Amino acid sequence: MASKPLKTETRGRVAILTLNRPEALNALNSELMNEVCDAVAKYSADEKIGAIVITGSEKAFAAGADIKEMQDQTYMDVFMSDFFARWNEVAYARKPTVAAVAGYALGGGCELAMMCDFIIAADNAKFGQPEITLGVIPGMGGSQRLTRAVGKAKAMDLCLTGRMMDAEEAERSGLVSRVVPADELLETAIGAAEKIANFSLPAVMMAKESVNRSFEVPLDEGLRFERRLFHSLFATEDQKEGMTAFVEKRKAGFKHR
Ligand SMILES: CC(C)=CC(=O)SCCNC(=O)CCNC(=O)[C@H](O)C(C)(C)COP(=O)(O)OP(=O)(O)OC[C@H]1O[C@@H](n2cnc3c(N)ncnc32)[C@H](O)[C@@H]1OP(=O)(O)O
Repeated sequence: MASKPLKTETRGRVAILTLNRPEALNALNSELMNEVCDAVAKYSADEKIGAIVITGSEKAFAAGADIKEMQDQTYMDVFMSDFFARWNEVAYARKPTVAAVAGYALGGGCELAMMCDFIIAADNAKFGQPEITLGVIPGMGGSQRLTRAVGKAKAMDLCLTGRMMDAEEAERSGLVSRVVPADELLETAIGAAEKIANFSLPAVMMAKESVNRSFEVPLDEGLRFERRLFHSLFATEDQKEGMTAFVEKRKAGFKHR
């Protein structure tokens, strides 16, 4: 029996989604990405889950969208199905998402990682947008999210030359938040996700929404948005608990409400 292209498990309040198409370096086909989107939606709606980790194998997070699936598609096929549109749902998850990237994160693989809230990279990670070598351009956000993450010069370089950048360059450029030895990657990512998941969930969700809003609105509007969310958190039990715990010099026990 063929193994499932996505493995899912939970550890405490963390859901771990592992891309599992080793024979194709986790190339993202429709079946796999539908499973990823379904799992993200399921865990986002699960009140027992506070954060989601998406990872791959040590050789490849994902070597891109599945070229063999795309090869014979026509303009009508991709336009009428709005190919890739659903895959963007990962970026709209309301719960925090962490990409744990080892090995290749190319094309759609890099784009999937960038849909997550932040990327922790193994020291063997390689990022790139090589679509230009296939006669196309990024289609899952590469030219947009990469540019916001690393700036025009680096994004142009990667999208136009198709070259890969290593983990050290990716960290220096602001694409990844930290680089760790490959054998510590998953535990580091799960540790970060556990830490987030144990904070007040409404506060975490609002922090995520507020940071994301900064990409979409002028500064004044973003500042007002942040302030209104901040005000609203004073209606939560967790704000009382968090501040009281600090004053009483004890650890806060958040109830996520
Ligand atoms: C078009 C848009 C919008 C998005 C995209 O993401 S396009 C894809 C972008 N990615 C790429 O162009 C990378 C393609 N892969 C490679 O260049 C190489 O596989 C590699 C450099 C990542 C690794 O090379 P290596 O020699 O170590 O491994 P391979 O023998 O080449 O690959 C093993 C196995 O995986 C299949 N594979 C790899 N990537 C893909 C992919 N993106 N789609 C489909 N299949 C992929 C590869 O064909 C091989 O399988 P077979 O031996 O059965 O052919």
